[in-house]
Amino acid sequence: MKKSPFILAIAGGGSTYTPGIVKSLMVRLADFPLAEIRLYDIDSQRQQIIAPVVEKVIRDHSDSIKFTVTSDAEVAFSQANFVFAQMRVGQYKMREQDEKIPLRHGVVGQETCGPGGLAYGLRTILPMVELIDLVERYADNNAWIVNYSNPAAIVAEGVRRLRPQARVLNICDMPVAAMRNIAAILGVDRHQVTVDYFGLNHFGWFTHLYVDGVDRLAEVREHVARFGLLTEDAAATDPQHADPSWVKTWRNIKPIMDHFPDFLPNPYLQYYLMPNQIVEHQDPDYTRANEVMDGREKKLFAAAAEYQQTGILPDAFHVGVHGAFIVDVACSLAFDLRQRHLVIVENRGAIANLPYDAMVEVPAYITAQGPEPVRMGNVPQFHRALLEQQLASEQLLVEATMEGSYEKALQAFTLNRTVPTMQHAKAILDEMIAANQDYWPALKQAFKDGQPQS
Ligand SMILES: NC(=O)c1ccc[n+]([C@@H]2O[C@H](COP(=O)([O-])OP(=O)(O)OC[C@H]3O[C@@H](n4cnc5c(N)ncnc54)[C@H](O)[C@@H]3O)[C@@H](O)[C@H]2O)c1
Ligand SMILES: O=P(O)(O)OC[C@H]1O[C@H](O[C@H]2[C@H](O)[C@@H](O)[C@@H](O)O[C@@H]2CO)[C@H](O)[C@@H](O)[C@@H]1O
Ligand SMILES: [Mn+2]
Repeated sequence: MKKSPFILAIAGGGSTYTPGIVKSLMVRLADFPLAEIRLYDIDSQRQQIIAPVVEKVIRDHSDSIKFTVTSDAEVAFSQANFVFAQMRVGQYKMREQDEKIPLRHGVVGQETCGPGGLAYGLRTILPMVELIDLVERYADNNAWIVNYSNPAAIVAEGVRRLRPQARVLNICDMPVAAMRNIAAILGVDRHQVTVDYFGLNHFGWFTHLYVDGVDRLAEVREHVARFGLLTEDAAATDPQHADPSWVKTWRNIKPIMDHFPDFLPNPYLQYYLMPNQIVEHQDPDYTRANEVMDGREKKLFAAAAEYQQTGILPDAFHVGVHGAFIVDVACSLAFDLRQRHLVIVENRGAIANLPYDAMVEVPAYITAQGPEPVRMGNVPQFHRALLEQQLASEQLLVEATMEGSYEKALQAFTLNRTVPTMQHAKAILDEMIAANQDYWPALKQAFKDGQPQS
């Protein structure tokens, strides 16, 4: 990778996260020099709302960085060195469906977990492959795509199956946010915490929390037994985490660890281990999608409008671990820093008793040639069984997408731990097919009532 300033494209340029990521890039220009930032989105209207805010963030730090806003893939990716992907296929309108359809059946309604995550996966795998192909056509041969687009576990498995050679690194900021809280509990900087962790994306456990070589998990366990993984720091450093749904999520680490104290769970395990309580506390008419549209999106759009009118940009977006993490990962890829980060990577024995080719989330050293996963050894039978079931659900979903198979989609939904029966799975899947007709590949039923279907 060249050392001179990079061309970076952001796919999903109209994302609510774009200004925060660009701000993170601006404060790290000495580490990650940039010649040009390009925003690329298929919704040019939405991207045009965000673009002036992004330009202002850039100009507050640099006069020389070229700024381009486009819906033309050739313009976006030609000679690009890095692509940060953060596409939400179907936007919040479809996230709302992912959350509300399962809830109508008494099942967890969540954007990346359960039927909602599977639906989002069915929408995202093929656009992600299309993005990879566009980047390979136009970008620098050594370009890396660093992908945040969810559902990251399913996207990663889809990319492994359909474009195994692609230079894509899938990442998630949830463990980093947990590490921020862990560091606050321990009174250290989050970069001082080195973790061991195993799992799939949004489905894993911290097994060791080292500070200066000493495992501090026991101290964190004591805090969790009283407060969950909630800290004053969480809300103070990330305003979104003051939202009621995030406060509940951090608190729910407590009941999980009360039952299974050995390891510290990823917060997303609440959806799989305590789905009844989650459903009970969810309002079927007002889900997280509504909270985000009425919160993060509205605030950003209002600020963009005010900036256009007055030339003054109000405090409207958050710069937190989300932006910092993707910049850290990109630096390590660009300059072969071999930093240790939690990323989503092909297993290759890192979790010894999970399949070799599973896409797992573990610590890895990030080199210029990609991640080198760290061996986490065997995992206990309980965790292994949970992981295998979730992995099978995600892998079947990818096969359903590739083959257009209704049966495999139904198996994926039925196998998911959040779904109690095959009847629930079928009812939810059928409603989702209707809601996703503009997005999903057609799913063909091989058999119905014992008869093959065309
Ligand atoms: N991996 C993680 O831990 C993590 C963390 C935060 C957000 N995310 C993900 O980041 C993404 C953005 O989230 P958001 O809430 O800001 O959503 P958003 O709807 O505000 O932004 C997403 C943008 O992607 C665009 N888009 C959709 N399909 C596209 C395509 N095929 N090509 C190019 N652009 C496309 C949309 O038009 C939209 O402007 C989501 O996928 C979200 O799940 C992931
Ligand atoms: O409900 P949303 O859209 O607010 O968030 C969903 C995402 O949640 C996680 O990301 C958090 C992250 O953990 C936190 O540190 C901060 O950066 O905010 C993010 C958004 O709340 C999760 O990892 C993502 O996959 C989800 O998309
Ligand atoms: Mn995530």
